[in-house]
Amino acid sequence: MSTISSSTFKLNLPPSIYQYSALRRSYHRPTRTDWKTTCAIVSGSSCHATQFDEDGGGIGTINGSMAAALDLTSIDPSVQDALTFTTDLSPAPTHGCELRVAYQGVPGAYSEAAAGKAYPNCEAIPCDQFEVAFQAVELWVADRAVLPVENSLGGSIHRNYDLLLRHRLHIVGEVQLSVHHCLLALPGVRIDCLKRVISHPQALAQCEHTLTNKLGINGGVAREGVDDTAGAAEFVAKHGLRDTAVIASYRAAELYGLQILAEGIQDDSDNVTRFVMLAREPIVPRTDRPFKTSIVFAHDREGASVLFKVLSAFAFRDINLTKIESRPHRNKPLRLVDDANVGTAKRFEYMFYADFEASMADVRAQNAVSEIEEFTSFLRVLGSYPMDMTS
Ligand SMILES: O=C(O)C(=O)C[C@]1(C(=O)O)C=C[C@@H](O)C=C1
Repeated sequence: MSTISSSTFKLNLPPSIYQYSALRRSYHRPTRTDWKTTCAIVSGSSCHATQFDEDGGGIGTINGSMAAALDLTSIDPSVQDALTFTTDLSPAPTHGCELRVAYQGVPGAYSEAAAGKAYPNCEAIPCDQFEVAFQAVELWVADRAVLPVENSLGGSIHRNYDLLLRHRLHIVGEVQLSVHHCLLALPGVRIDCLKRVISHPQALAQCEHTLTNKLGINGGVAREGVDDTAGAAEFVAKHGLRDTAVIASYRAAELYGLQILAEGIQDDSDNVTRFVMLAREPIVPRTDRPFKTSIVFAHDREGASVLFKVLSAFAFRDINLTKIESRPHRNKPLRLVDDANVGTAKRFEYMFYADFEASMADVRAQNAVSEIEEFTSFLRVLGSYPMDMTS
């Protein structure tokens, strides 16, 4: 048995299930004859997870050598018994039911609703940061992560594009969720008593016009960004804040006992956020239903001609490009270019993210991607997945 990876990270999981527990899940690798096992030791909000190559059967209790590798001796002796015997022996889930889906936020967040729309019978696992949701999937604590990537009013959620590149998860699906915001406060609080409105920065941006012009909540009332909408509702309820309102969902009002001061306060009634679902393995692309493919690429030649060639690779094959977005290249931020007689110019380097409406099983998409690979310095297919066709 050899260790593949080992790391410790912070989780925000329901304490009743995970406080002082040890998860051991073994999976048969689809393309190989051996097994991979993840052991995750969770203590409070901290998780230590290790992945092993393991020969032999995949389901069982933590064995002696795993226990030694995980250094169970460093954990409080009073919980050691629980650690060794509280094992999750469930086999890898196959279809939508009982899939564990990690999302950023607490119950009542829109990301939780997106997880439920994508996988109706899933167990949604709250995480305090997007990065933790990625790690939960990488370390086999969750089977999928759900990630908001763009909103019809606020545009792209750039940080999440950067995370897609930094991690090696695959996009396996998308959902578009109508986001109807409510203004919430403790029961009895009036709009004219407010000193502060708190929410996720995207949610604040999606409601700014309505807050100021329709509800009369002007610049004298501070706006404060927090990690997620439902977390803001929980915070106000928990601390009994009577001068603070929250922008969050109807469900968050119910869960945290807040009253609804105003409903449908998003500046556009068709406010939609697009989420992508991430998994450790890509899905097998198909051609019997509409698929979308997401790619990211970079190039080290002059900008306009390369971009023109990329666009033509799709246009000549009649493939519809639904999105193209550039982000500064983190690892290679600048390129030095000799400008004749003048000196050396510094140009920003970019990564380009593009979505197109075709499956990687479609020969037109395969040819377009191979052509683009010829004149780009880097290209990765982030995923090829069924398009959300729901209204
Ligand atoms: O805070 C939440 O409830 C989220 O799910 C996050 C998020 C986002 O990141 O854009 C998702 C949907 C809405 O657009 C507002 C906030």
